[in-house]
Amino acid sequence: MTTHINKLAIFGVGLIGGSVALALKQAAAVGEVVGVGRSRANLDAALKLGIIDRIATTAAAAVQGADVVLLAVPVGQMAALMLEIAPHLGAETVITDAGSTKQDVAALMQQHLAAHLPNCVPGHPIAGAETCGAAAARAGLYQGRNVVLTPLPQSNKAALEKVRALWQACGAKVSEMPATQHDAIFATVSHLPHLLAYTLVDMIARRDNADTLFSFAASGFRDFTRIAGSSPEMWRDIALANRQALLNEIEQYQASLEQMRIALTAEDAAALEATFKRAQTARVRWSEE
Ligand SMILES: NC(=O)c1ccc[n+]([C@@H]2O[C@H](COP(=O)([O-])OP(=O)(O)OC[C@H]3O[C@@H](n4cnc5c(N)ncnc54)[C@H](O)[C@@H]3O)[C@@H](O)[C@H]2O)c1
Ligand SMILES: O=C(O)C(=O)C[C@]1(C(=O)O)C=C[C@@H](O)C=C1
Repeated sequence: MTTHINKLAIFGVGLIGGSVALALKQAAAVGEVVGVGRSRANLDAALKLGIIDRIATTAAAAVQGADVVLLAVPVGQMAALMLEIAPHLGAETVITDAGSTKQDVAALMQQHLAAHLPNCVPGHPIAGAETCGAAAARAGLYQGRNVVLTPLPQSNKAALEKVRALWQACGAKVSEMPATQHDAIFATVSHLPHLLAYTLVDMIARRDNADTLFSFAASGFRDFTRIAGSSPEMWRDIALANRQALLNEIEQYQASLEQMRIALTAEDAAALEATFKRAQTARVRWSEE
């Protein structure tokens, strides 16, 4: 389905919001892109890079006449922005977001955008990087990648189709699922891995011989810990927003790690190799898919 957005207002012109703007511009699917941000330097960079056409200094100016408002800020910032935009939203304006957690965003929409729920469609692009800010944005970020929409019970068909078409114009494959299912899945395959990477790097960094350890770390360490270079603010907010699901994952991981500790203590070669083999098979199959 082709789409055209006359005016897109992006709150948070970073890696994710900026990449949406670039992808839509490349697809000639958007007219004007207006950016709102917390950092003037980042907005100036976004303007210079052609990611946005205009900086708006107030929420009212940003959302005025916008067909679509995209909230692409850390999930801990969503409530304040919803409160700010609510009085200024037009009857037709579609509101979506790119936050990594969905039950919290849906609940905030119910709370703060009550008069606009038919036009609200929460979403999450499953694509990203450890880099942040407008300078990290790129047009191809969503090409062939998944985007999960978690419509509200009140979301209307037209709004849902508008948001679906926006992401398809960015090259993404769009699917839908309930927010509860979304948050459980991403606790396992995204939030736990980030927590593990951060924890490992921090554990090493606090050792007296950290410099020596880092100087000998190679590609295995690099692959395992790339994501520990991600934004601490963003991941603080994700961890807190999906706290219960993440706590469940930590518990299951601890139990699995304990089995490995027991096998190693007992010099149980068969148990170690069986675990490594199962994991290798699953990892190879996943990367081939
Ligand atoms: N980075 C990823 O891999 C990834 C992937 C999918 C979804 N997400 C989600 O997308 C959202 C944005 O992440 P990102 O990677 O683009 O981060 P980013 O740091 O690159 O961009 C976020 C931008 O929002 C701005 N901002 C923060 N608070 C604001 C506020 N109150 N008002 C206006 N602007 C504000 C920041 O200045 C920054 O420019 C987050 O909710 C994140 O969870 C991230
Ligand atoms: O590639 C990365 O650096 C990412 O962390 C991207 C990643 C992930 O795969 O976990 C991170 C957060 C998201 O909400 C979606 C995607």
